[in-house]
Amino acid sequence: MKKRKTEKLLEILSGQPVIPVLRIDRIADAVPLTRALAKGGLPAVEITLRTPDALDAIRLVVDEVPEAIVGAGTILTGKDFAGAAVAGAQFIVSPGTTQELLDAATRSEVPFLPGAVTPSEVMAMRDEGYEILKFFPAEQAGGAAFLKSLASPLPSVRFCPTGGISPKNAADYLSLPNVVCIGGSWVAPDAELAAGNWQAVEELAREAAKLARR
Ligand SMILES: O=C(O)C(=O)C[C@H](O)[C@H](O)COP(=O)(O)O
Repeated sequence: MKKRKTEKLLEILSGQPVIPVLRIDRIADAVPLTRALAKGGLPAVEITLRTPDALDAIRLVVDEVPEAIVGAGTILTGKDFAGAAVAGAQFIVSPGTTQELLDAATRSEVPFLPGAVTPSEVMAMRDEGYEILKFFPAEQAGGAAFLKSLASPLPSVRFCPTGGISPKNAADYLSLPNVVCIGGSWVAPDAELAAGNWQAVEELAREAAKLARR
């Protein structure tokens, strides 16, 4: 089953260069926001469990925005994992990894993108059968140069770096052979969300969707 889940995850993540990382404070924003992102060319999104309504937002988008591919992020516990899966998340992302999360992922049909940074963490995930990993916090942990160095000893592992990535440094990551896609919140700025400026979000998504991968 792990192989099938990995294939599914790869299909989602390789479908677009940038996965928007969303913090939804107002549930009413969930549908117009994800619609605007999909319209701009970024249907796959990560809705983070950082706000009280995040699970409801996931449920709502799954029901009302069929063109969206909804992931759940900031998953820290087995309970978070199970809740996100029940809400309908199509992939699940965690900033790091714990045994509890690995166990929850094994029990679930939903593909898991676990976080890892150091060579030892990456090797531990590889031993668990995970070869597509989140690399967070990307810029602070050493950036594209660090990630590039991991490719030589660990060529089978590919990453979705997030944290501190913007249009300024996106190309540094997307040009690496071991990067599947990047994640970032810049396509959904707080100010545009607060103003309900969905046209601006759509434009940011359109620009991000044009970023070239290697
Ligand atoms: O907590 C998680 O599970 C995350 O997903 C972390 C986020 O990916 C980054 O916080 C996004 O970073 P910025 O683009 O710099 O805002």
